[in-house]
Amino acid sequence: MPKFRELGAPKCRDSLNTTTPDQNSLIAKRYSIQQRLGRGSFGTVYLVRDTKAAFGEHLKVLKEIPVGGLNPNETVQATQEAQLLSQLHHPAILKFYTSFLERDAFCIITEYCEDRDLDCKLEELRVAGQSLSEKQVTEWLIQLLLGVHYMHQRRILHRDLKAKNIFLKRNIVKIGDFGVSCLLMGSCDLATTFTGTPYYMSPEALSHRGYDSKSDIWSLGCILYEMCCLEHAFEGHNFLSVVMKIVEGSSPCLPDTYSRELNSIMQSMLEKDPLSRISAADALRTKFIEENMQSIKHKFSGLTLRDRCSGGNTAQILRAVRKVHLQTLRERSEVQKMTPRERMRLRKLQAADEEARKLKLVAEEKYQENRLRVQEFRSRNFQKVSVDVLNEREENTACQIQQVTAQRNTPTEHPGPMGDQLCTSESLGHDIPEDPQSAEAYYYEERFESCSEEEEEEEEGEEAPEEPVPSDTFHQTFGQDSDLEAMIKHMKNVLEGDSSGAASVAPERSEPLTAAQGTRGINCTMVKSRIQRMRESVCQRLGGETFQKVYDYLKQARDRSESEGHIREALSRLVDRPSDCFEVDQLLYYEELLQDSQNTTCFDKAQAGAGLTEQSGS
Ligand SMILES: Nc1ncnc2c1ncn2[C@@H]1O[C@H](COP(=O)(O)OP(=O)(O)OP(=O)(O)O)[C@@H](O)[C@H]1O
Repeated sequence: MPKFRELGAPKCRDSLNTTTPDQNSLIAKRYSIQQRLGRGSFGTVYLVRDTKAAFGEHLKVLKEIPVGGLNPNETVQATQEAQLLSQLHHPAILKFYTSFLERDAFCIITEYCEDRDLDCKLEELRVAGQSLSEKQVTEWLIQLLLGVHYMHQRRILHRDLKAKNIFLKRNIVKIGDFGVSCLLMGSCDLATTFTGTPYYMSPEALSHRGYDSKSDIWSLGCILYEMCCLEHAFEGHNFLSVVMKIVEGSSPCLPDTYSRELNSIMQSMLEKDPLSRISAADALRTKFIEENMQSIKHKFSGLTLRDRCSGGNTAQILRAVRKVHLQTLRERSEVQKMTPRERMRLRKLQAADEEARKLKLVAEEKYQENRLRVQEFRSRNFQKVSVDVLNEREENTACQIQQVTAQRNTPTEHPGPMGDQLCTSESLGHDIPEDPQSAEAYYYEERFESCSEEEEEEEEGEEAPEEPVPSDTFHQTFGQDSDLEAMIKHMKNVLEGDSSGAASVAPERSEPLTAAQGTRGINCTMVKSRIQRMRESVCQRLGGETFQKVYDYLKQARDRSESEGHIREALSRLVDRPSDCFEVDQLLYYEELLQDSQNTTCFDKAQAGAGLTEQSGS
């Protein structure tokens, strides 16, 4: 049952922008639910509109996770860890904005990826009888490696990497839920056990020999295979046969349509022994990946240039349309009511506006010219020139334009829209905080609270409430780097051997995130709710009665250690497709593990109690 009410489910961006929710229905005083995106093993996922977001970031995703009896300590720790996650920024990592507790649910707000997840994409290809080119696979693999490398450097493990957790946004892949499983489960061991999807789980995780960064790499190897072959790297009729294949079977090879080099990378990711398995850092240093990274970097540089140009045009058109609209309003209603003196003042104002408009065009042309020059310069000299130097040039260029503008505006004593815009954008570019939340708050202060009276009047004059007209060009250019630019920076750092990931803005952690989490007790509520959800989902699929029959049979069969062949035969008498019982098998496995972990916890508690008694006695 969804706890949050949808405010309607408009499908397109335009209609979402016109939604004006009642303040009381806002979640955490800022999010309005637009649409339910789906339901995962932890909770329900909604598309929300953030009423306080910066331009272009209105659509976000809210994951609502029922926490039941989460105790206050666990809640505080989960919130603190979520705070850490929100400080991480990488174009290949789904942006984790914030988290909060609302109506007995732990809510996580993340970036929205309109192109859905990789699992959906691969399914579409499968159905259409198509496949991904090696170029595309390699491009996504590089992005994934960069994202995983960034998180591993900060000692954060994913623990549940799978095609469903990888999202697509304008052909950039974004890994979702990094660090989230641990955050929710309270215990990292438990997180691995209960969140890992068997198809992607490493041999060491399945045989309870621990989970480390190499286990994430195994999952990435499985995803690489899936991108090429559109099927799981390790398939089986039931849960246990998949487990056996992963632990004991040989790793698969890519078909001949893919290069030996790509296959070789995949083989090194699917090494059974984690010690022999390649790390993300080493994979990024292989010749094959380095060469591909170079060419992707050049392609991306070209793309950012084109985006800028088209973005600039759109912004100019939007601003021009808005001006015309305002002028019409003034002419229609206000002018008629004015005294001659006021009319004269208006004429002067219009002349000043006209002047400002001309100046604005000149400045924008100049600005674009400079941007193009900088970009050309950048792509020609990428190897030699550091991004910092280029940024300095950009800032200087902007400063020059700003100075020219200020000078030209002074005589009219009417700064006009151009001056304002450049000032605002300029300051946005300089001091924008790196933490997205602070950045958002900052952006708002800059854009709205610094609004001049004149601008406010203009807003009032408009008929319908409107989103503030964006200064796209400037926001994109001086504001936070676009995904492509950020990706270029990360590639550049890796290629230049900057192992610290200098493009990163988040602190590197000396202590693993998992260390803090390890001290927490097991969040049994969360585990139980995960099991309950799984039970509901299988029940729905098989039907209640069949589910119960399959469940009872499998429980007894596992106790009697019946052979897989025998189990399959028995299952085929109960259901049309025995593979549909895969999750029942997994459910039984989870229930057993939960029982074991609860026994262990009770045992540990009893021992701790005994220890205390002994100590106090001695
Ligand atoms: N940031 C996002 N942008 C777009 N769609 C999303 C986003 N996050 C989740 N979704 C969609 O919402 C649905 C549920 O996602 P969720 O991650 O909760 O579950 P899942 O990945 O299907 O399963 P699990 O919880 O086991 O990982 C999926 O269809 C997913 O594609």
